[in-house]
Amino acid sequence: MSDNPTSSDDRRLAADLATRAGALLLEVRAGGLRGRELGDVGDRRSDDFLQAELAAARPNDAVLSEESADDLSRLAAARVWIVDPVDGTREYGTLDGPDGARTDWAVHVALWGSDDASGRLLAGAVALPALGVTYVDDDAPVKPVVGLAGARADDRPRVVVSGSRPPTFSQAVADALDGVVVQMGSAGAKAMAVVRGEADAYVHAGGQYEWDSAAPVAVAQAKGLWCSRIDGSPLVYNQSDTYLPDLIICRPELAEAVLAAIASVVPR
Ligand SMILES: Nc1ncnc2c1ncn2[C@@H]1O[C@H](COP(=O)(O)O)[C@@H](OP(=O)(O)O)[C@H]1O
Ligand SMILES: [Mg+2]
Repeated sequence: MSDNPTSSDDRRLAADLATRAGALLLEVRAGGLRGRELGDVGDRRSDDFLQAELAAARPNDAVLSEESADDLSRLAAARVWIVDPVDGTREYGTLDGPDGARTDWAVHVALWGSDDASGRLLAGAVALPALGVTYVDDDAPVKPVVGLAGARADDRPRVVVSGSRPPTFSQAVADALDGVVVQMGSAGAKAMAVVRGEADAYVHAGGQYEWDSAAPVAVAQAKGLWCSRIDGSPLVYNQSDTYLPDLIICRPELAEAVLAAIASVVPR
């Protein structure tokens, strides 16, 4: 492997690792475990796989993972992989939902680099293993898949939010767009629903970490979507405190209305 990988090498690696971790997670999921135990084993197996592959393919890069200790050596690194081995662990462990095994869970692999003042996301891939698709940070059109939010009953905008921790302003945002709220698990699954055009905005507040949004934001930005904090400021990665509690990912023409709706109900 070259010492100086090109951005397309990094994107290919991100996609390959997210896809292969997803295949491993499907195998683990077929092994008889369920619920929290399945989530724990999936988290650990996927993290072990990603850590080993990244150490082999990019020995000079640092890694920040939800499932591994953070010794902060990444703060001095020029390149940091930010990974979430299973995003939507609760949904991954749910085999007996109303429609059978849940499909709203993801694997996130992003690369952050310090090639400008505050650093930026250089590559990202989000695998949705239960749907058999992996999205990357290119500007290629995305293929429709049988999506997570179901077919649209009408053309009202859809605002996707957490199934378990929806923000208090969910309905205010939907009302401002004359749209509807749709609940779904996993930050990656929700962001990719917007990427596919199956939803129009994903809003979140109240808690999240860098690994929950880095890869989804890398993909969404490359597809031309608006990505920011809920006050409109940029999402900044590889910080000493990885808490990054809120975000908006939406069609760019909706950003002003979404920001205004949130500002009207969230005190600054
Ligand atoms: N209030 C909160 N505090 C901390 N993490 C949160 C959170 N709300 C959502 N998250 C995290 O964001 C991801 C998507 O959540 P949700 O499905 O509710 O939208 C989940 O990641 P993990 O499954 O990787 O832990 C979840 O843990
Ligand atoms: Mg997560």
